[in-house]
Amino acid sequence: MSEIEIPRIDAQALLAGDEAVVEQVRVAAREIGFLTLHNTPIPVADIQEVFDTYRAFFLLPAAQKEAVNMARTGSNRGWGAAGSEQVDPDANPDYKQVFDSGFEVEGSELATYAPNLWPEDPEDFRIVVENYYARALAFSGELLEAIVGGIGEDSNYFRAQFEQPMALMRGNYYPPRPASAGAKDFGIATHTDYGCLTLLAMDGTPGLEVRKRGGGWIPVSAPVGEYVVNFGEMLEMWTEKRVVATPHRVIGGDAERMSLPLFFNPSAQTNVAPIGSGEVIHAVDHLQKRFDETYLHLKDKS
Ligand SMILES: O=C(O)CCC(=O)C(=O)O
Ligand SMILES: [Fe+2]
Repeated sequence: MSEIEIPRIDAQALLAGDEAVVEQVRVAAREIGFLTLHNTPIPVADIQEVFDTYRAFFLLPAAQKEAVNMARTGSNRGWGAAGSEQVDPDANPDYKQVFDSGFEVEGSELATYAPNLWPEDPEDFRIVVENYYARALAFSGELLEAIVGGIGEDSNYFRAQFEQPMALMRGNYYPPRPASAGAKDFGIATHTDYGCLTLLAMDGTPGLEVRKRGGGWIPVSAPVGEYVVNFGEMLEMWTEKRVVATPHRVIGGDAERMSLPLFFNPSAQTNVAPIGSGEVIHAVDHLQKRFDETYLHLKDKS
């Protein structure tokens, strides 16, 4: 059997509708669930600034990060300490730390649209993260439109389902793997992403592994300025597996590592059941269920 490789795609060519590139993406979406992107609209220096800003936050003393601890809220907004999320029930809670912010809808009662929490320190944290988030959100929308168009779906229909996207911007901080870590300890344990498309920036340090269909793992990495893109459970359902959500994990190693996923999820009331099936599965119900299953502060509530 030939070794599956994660395709490396020219983002501008994809957005321009280059036939050969769209075909490569179609195969990647159906058979692998992962691809990497270069030649993107977001400059390296800007992404580096975002990494530096999150890192400065993560390196603050825990007592300072406590002020924005998401466990104080019923939503995934703010700092998630090590051990605050368990993505695989057969593994221990992840040892990564996170910082989450997302799309806000004023007056909404949905936790997925809750107001963000911002730290006082670093001073420019909010502005840097919000600026990057706006660009990453726009880029994710263009990518998804090109990809669903590529698999023969109506891209205008899809676009209309993202008017109030339950988008979540996350900083992942992986300290060096703790000396006490055992076989059930991971930076992030094996999981599939919950939504549609994940636009994942990473700092160039290896660590991400993608599960192969036939068993085993493929390491995937990207320098700052390039992206890893993968697909989530909702898009897999919606497209009846013409786009697949592939399990992945980070065991972690001796080096500190960071990654910045933008989870691009549709508007709350979008029906993500298989197109034409007559079933109804609202995006918010799937997403909130998965959050409730994985965040320890939400599990405790139920
Ligand atoms: O850190 C990474 O490369 C992957 C992170 C990830 O899978 C996630 O946050 O869902
Ligand atoms: Fe993931």
